[in-house]
Amino acid sequence: MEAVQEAAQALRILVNKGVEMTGLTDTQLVQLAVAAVVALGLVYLLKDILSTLLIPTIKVEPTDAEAKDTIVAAKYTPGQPVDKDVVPCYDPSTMQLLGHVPAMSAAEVRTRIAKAKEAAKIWRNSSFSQRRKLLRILLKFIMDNTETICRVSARDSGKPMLEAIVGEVVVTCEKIHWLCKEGERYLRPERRSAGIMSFYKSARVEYHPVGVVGAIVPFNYPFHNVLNPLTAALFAGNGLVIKVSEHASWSTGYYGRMISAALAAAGAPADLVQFVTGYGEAGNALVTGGVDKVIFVGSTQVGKLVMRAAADNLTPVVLELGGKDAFIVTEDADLNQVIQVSLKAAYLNCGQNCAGGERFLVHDKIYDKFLETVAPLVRGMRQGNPLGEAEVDCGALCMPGLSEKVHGLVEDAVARGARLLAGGRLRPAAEAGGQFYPPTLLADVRPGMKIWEEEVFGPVMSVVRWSSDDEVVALANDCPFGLGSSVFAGSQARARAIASRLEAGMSAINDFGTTYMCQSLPFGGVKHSGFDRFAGVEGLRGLCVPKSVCEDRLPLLMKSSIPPPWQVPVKSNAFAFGTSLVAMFYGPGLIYQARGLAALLHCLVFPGAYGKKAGKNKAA
Ligand SMILES: NC(=O)c1ccc[n+]([C@@H]2O[C@H](COP(=O)([O-])OP(=O)(O)OC[C@H]3O[C@@H](n4cnc5c(N)ncnc54)[C@H](O)[C@@H]3O)[C@@H](O)[C@H]2O)c1
Repeated sequence: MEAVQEAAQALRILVNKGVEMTGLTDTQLVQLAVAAVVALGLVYLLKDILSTLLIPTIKVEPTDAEAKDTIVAAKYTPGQPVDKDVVPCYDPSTMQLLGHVPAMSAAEVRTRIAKAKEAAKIWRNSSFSQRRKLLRILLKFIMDNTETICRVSARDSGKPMLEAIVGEVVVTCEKIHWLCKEGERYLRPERRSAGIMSFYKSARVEYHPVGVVGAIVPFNYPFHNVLNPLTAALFAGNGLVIKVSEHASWSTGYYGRMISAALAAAGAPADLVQFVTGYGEAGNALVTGGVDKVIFVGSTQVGKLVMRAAADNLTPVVLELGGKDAFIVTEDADLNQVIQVSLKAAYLNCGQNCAGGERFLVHDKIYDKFLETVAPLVRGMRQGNPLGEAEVDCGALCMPGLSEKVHGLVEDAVARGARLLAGGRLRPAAEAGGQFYPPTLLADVRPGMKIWEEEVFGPVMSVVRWSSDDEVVALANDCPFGLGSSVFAGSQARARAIASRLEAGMSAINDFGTTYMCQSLPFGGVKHSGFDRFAGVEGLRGLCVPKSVCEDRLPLLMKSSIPPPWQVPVKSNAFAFGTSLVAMFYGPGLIYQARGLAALLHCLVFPGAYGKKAGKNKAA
């Protein structure tokens, strides 16, 4: 109230001053101010409209399979023999064959790297405004073609359209928005303190593009997994060679055409982004083929191979690997919120999320209630072809054989005492019409079961009972992985306290996955979830060589010169001069520093008082 009164008083004084200075009445003055605000608003609006209209529009004609919900195509059975030089592409929720992409040889991969290198030499000199232009062209295309982008992803990976918009489009737009708004700020040279002895210097870090980034990505989000490294790598001034998964390569047709058109419209070199399709050999060729940095997103097992292969050329690697995230619920958490969020954490994208909830640690006091509420919802989830007639809550698994792997983990857990409350039934793809594994709910999961240790990467919610905060922290940390985590509690402080003790790269308090929506935050894990960070400020700067630069602050007044006692031939007071400097600059407190200054002066005034006279170099 007081603040409002003070503000009103200040406004009154301002108006009176204005009346005094302009000779206008106070009503006229207020009208003038309102008119100025409206005019400014209009200018801002016009500028915004104009700049939006000036973003070049790109057109990419989709094929029938890209544009239509229903297509007629032959069925494919995984493992069916195909030419060894191609990767078969099929829709995992209908098993319809979509076509083939080349399984590239190492020589082809190297040719693509070489092309990207040439293009990157040009792009590294591009301005930030040109890079923003490229991102805005992509953003505009995404806005105008959201449905096709989602349909292509749904067809390639089996996810429902809602999950495509959330997991593919929203996060990509958030990233582009962040890069356009804040990216430049973090890539501009950054001033650093020069230290004590170099007080006359100015110091800074410059962020130079690494050159060509080699990204290897998995199948779970075919659009975002490409756009995520692409937007950051190109914004940092690099070229990109991206190896997509053999289980989701078909969409590179549409997304690749979009990227080529955007590069052309932004005036960027056509070869700046290169796709690599194929199997592990092609991925290995990318790691060993001379790229300047490798971003590997995939399983822990393959991550280790990548790191070994990168060691030969000392190519730096970022490893974004598997996860087994803890989703902790305390007895006083808001169950209304938690239940729906937990369903998304477990079943979004049919559970194929590196940072999905895998272990649901629920407090003893609400354990039964949690299960009673969640079980009927899980049983009621509709699964099927996302582009079919009916609404679905859960799509297909993208990778052949994943249903069998998930089922093996479920069976092992049940054999060791877990209770199966929903799902858990394996149906071969031929019988189910697609690679479906039902949303599954397991209660009483405990250490010792395979599902406790191994990443599921499928639609299984494993629920675990606990009764003290220390116990839940120990349970959560009893895991080889450490990617994300979520803690739900009635008190934010308690949730924060638990989260701070978790061995994980990311923690969401009373939420799930929100750290990823904050694109300024780094993404990555600890332990077998990998190391280094992708995304956020750290990830963006990680795509650059941080170059330290130091120069004279006032070159005409002061520059580095070797002090006389240290000049060749060194003088007998050289060492004493050094010790006095050390004391003067770094002495812990004024007594030491004053002593250092006195010693320095003595050294300079009475150089002959120190040791033997500097003689000629005997060897000379
Ligand atoms: N931490 C993250 O950011 C993140 C994100 C998504 C998925 N993942 C993880 O990815 C895994 C699922 O994806 P996946 O099964 O496709 O992973 P994967 O490790 O089998 O394959 C990932 C990519 O690596 C390539 N590859 C295979 N062998 C290779 C080799 N020897 N050298 C180089 N590249 C090679 C594949 O062709 C594919 O493109 C899960 O473990 C999941 O947690 C992690």
